[in-house]
Amino acid sequence: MTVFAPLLDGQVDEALLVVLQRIGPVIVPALSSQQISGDVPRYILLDHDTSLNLDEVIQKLDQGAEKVIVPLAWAKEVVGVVPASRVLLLLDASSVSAVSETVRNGVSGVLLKSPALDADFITSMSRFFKGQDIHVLPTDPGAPLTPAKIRELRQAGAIPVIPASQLTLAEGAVSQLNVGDAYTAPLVSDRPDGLYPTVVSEGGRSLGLVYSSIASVKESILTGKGVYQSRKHGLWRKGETSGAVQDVRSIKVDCDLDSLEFEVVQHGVGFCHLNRASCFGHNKGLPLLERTLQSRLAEAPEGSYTRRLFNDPALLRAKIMEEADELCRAETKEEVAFEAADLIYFALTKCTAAGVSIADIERSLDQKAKKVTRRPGNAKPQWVNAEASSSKVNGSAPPAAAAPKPDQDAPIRMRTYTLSECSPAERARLLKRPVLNSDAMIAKVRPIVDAVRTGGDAALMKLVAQFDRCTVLKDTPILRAPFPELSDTELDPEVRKAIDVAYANVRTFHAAQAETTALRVETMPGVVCSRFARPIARVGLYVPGGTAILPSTALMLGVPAQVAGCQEVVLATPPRADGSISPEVMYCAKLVGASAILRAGGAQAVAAMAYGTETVPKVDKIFGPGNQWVTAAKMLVQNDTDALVSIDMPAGPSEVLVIADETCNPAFVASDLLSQAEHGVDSQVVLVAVNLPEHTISAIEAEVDAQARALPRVDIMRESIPKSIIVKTTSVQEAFSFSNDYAPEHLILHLADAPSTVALVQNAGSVFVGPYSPESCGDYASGTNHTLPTNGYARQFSGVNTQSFQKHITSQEITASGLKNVGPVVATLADCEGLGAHANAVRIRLRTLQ
Ligand SMILES: NC(=O)c1ccc[n+]([C@@H]2O[C@H](COP(=O)([O-])OP(=O)(O)OC[C@H]3O[C@@H](n4cnc5c(N)ncnc54)[C@H](O)[C@@H]3O)[C@@H](O)[C@H]2O)c1
Ligand SMILES: N[C@H](CO)Cc1c[nH]c[nH+]1
Repeated sequence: MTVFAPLLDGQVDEALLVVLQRIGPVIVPALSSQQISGDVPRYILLDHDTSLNLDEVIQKLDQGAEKVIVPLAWAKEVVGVVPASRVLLLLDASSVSAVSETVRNGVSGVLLKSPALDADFITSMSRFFKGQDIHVLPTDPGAPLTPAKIRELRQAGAIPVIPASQLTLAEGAVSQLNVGDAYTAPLVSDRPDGLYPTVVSEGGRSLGLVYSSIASVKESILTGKGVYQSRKHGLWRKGETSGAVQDVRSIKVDCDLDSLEFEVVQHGVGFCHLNRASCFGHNKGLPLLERTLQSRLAEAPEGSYTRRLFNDPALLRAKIMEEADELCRAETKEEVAFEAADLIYFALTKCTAAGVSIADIERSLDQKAKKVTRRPGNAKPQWVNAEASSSKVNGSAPPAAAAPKPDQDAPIRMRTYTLSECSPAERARLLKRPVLNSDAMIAKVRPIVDAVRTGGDAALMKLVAQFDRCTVLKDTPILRAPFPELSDTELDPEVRKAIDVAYANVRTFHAAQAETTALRVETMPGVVCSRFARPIARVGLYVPGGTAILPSTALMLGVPAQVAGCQEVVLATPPRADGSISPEVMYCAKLVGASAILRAGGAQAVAAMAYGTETVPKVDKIFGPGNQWVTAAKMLVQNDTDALVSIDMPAGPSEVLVIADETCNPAFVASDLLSQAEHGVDSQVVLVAVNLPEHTISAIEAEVDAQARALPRVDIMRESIPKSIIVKTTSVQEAFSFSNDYAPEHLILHLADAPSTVALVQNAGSVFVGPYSPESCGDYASGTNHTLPTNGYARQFSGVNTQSFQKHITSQEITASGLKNVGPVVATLADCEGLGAHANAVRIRLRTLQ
């Protein structure tokens, strides 16, 4: 709070005005033409002769005045319209008795004009205006305020109002009061050395604790520089030797007038003698980010990401829009914090580039907080429409083009990082996928899974109507084999032929994987151990059908099930609105010998296959990729022992990592990246550049942009590509180390001697070697499986293969002589574990062989 409130009566000398603004709030008559800076706290005084109307009063508050001081005659008009916290009542001492309770409760204090300023009078006023601010303006021209009177008024609980005409900066003036003397008059020290503890802060954050003396406070008020009192060295002009000077923005006293707060702008290395911003440790959070951005603006190397952001307003704009959109979509506390941090980073980059500091932003916030007139707060039409299209109606699945459209003109561009410049935390972030937190997804799918588990077919069909948008299914979503033949009008003969070739290649590769003979090993003479494979009897194959129909996935799951010899093969896929499924998927289902087709998608399909319903057969293992709803449901049901079901792996949004050196063809590289980026907005593609010259990176970026724009799913790529990254490395080893940590679903090697580098691969779902092995071939027809672990699970999971549809059983056959060999070992170990029955089962036989 302030010691006294200066009243700007008449035109105030510029030097005095600057000083008064430091110790404000200042009281400005409504009709004054005095210019004061926008962020200085000010009260507007409406005297009896003021001709403003109520709208103009409100306008003054909207423009940033802290309070208006209104005469009693005005009070009826203002009270109830303007918040009480923004109104002071202007009163002559003689009219106190005319103040009604309504008026008293509708203001936050009073400014009393009175010739009599004794403590008893103030005390009686304090009782009447209990808990409110009492300002007093002496009106006896013959008795101007003195330091002693100021002290007395403050001790009585009132804030003196001193006309500027009675104040001066000069020392020893007779007819005027020195500002420093007036300010320091009521200070009381509770310390033996007579000093005042002083908190120094910047932007609301403490920089340190120091001490002030009357002399240092007076000098600070006068010069506007940080001046304190060192307990060892006397008057301490902060920064005098180090250069780390301070501009004082405001000086305040605490409620009992024995300590001070200086709000400063700190220059140089910081406040602390250890060259830190604060004596309480290094900056964190926003101040740290601000400092980092300011130093990057000054010296970020050309080509660094931050430099790119500063130099490329279109990229920065796109990032701000993207992060704002992601924040809007975030749901859990963690997601909201994560996305808000990203948005603030890019927003602050924009501010830094424009020379705007956090303090400027805070000033603007404070200014806005002072507005009395509230705007309706409606969004601009273009955002209202975007919001409507992205919100879910009654929890149903969002329409395909859910997101607000990213800027069509913005370049379609990945983010670039130089691995050697990344901190361990940044590197760890680069390894993460842009998928939702799995706990949050599991919490979302649980009610869907529970509904199907307990509600069977009826619940399932309701969910199909809600989330798969097919409302015509009546009794069951199941179609049983044999499935109808498809005419050439239903299935394009070219497509049929292509499916046949793909089927043959995939079958050849997967048949070769089938384990048909048992493994047999004699570990000791007469002790034969073996292992043989058996098909898993009942399997569920999830074939995605959200943003694209994937008959190829029906082949990739159905062929190994077929060659493994599974008996019940349930193929689930989201139905079309008329309840049918695509003829291409139907044809694949026929080829692979599926026994049933479940016309359902998402979590509800997974739940139906895991638990079974009246008509959906329960399966023992669920296979297949899918979006986050499918993947989360698979993870949920495999943990439920009641379901007794396992899953192949978490196979979520598609991804590819391309390692390229200068021998690469930029157009090929870009095409490979885009081939996975088109799967979904949550797909991520990564280019790991090995010593790629800038012009090659630019050529790849240009190809990504140009090829994407010419492709039909450009809208998806506009969202997935900005979530994707280019990681610059300086060696093949560094590139593979990153790739192995990332554990991509697909790994493509555009390297000089690509085949020799396969030896460096530790983690990947499937590898594509050399410039003529596009990933698309593995997706459709070369023979390998395309259902592969994503999200880093290639560290511990294999892609789907024939053995995924088999389980292994071990057996042993021991002859009498074999038991003589191994039996004593077994009995000894059983004794050691105290399991007598185990030992007995051996010894009882050995005795018969003696
Ligand atoms: N890893 C692999 O091997 C592999 C292979 C092929 C495809 N994929 C991936 O599979 C995914 C396929 O996703 P998709 O969306 O196209 O098809 P999908 O069939 O996996 O999902 C569509 C279904 O999700 C459900 N759903 C969507 N939004 C919902 C919501 N808000 N609430 C409840 N349920 C909702 C609906 O039931 C909808 O029918 C893509 O991410 C693709 O990259 C991965
Ligand atoms: N690339 C996907 C695996 O992530 C599979 C696929 C299906 N169709 C085209 N591609």
